[in-house]
Amino acid sequence: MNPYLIAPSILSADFARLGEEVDNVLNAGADVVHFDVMDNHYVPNLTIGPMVCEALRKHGVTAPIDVHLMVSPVDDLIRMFIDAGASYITFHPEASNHIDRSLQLIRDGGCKAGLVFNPATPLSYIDHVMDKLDMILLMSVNPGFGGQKFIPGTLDKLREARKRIDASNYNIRLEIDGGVKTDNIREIAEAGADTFVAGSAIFNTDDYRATIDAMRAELEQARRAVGQ
Ligand SMILES: O=C(CO)[C@@H](O)[C@H](O)COP(=O)(O)O
Repeated sequence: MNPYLIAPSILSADFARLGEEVDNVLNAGADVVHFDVMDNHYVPNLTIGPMVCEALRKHGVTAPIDVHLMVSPVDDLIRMFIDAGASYITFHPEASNHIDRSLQLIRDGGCKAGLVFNPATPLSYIDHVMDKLDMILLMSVNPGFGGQKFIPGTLDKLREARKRIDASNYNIRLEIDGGVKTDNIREIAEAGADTFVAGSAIFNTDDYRATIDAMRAELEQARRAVGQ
C-alpha cells in the first residue's frame, strides 16, 4: 500500500494570500497541493488556471501540485498545466473526447495522469486504460464547490476501486475528494483511499498543523486496522 498523503484543496484558501497560504499548509505537514480548476462550463463555478500554478512554482513551491481539471474540453489545458509545473493532472473521462489520448498527453509531458469520477460516474471508464493511470480520484461530492457534505455511497465505490487496483499490476493512487474531515478520514482510509483532499476541513481552521496532525493520527489507526 502507498503511504497516505494529505492534499489540502486550495479552493478554500485565502486567494488574496495564496503563496503564503500554500507555504503555511506545507509547513504544517501537508504532502501535496490540490489545485482545483473550474471553467464555468463543465462545472458551475470559475477558479484558477495555469498562470496561478506557474506563479506558485515561481514563489518556490516544490511540493507536488495535483491539478484537478473540472473543464471541458481538456487537452489544451493539459498542455498548459504541463508547462506550468503540474505534477499530477487528472480529468473527468466524460469531459474528454479521447480519454486514452488525453492520458498519454499527460504522461508524455512528464506528469502523472489520472481520471476523476463524479458520484454517479461509473468506474468502468478505467477498463481499458489501467496501464495509463497513476491516480484514480473519486469525488465524494458533486464537483464545483468546497464545503459540501461527504456522500456516504462513495465508500462502496472506494472499496470497488481498491479491489480493482489491487488486482492489477499497477501502482495507482486512490484519491478521495469532497467532505473529508478529521471525523471521517479513518473510515475513508479503511475503505481503500490513500490520498485525501481536504479543503474547508483544513483552511477553515485556525491551526493547520493541529488539523493535519489530527488527520494523521486517524490515518495511523486506519493503517493498523487494514493491517498495513
Ligand atoms: O473539487 C472539489 C470541489 O469540486 C474539492 O476539491 C473541494 O474543494 C473539496 O472541498 P471540501 O469538501 O474539502 O471543503
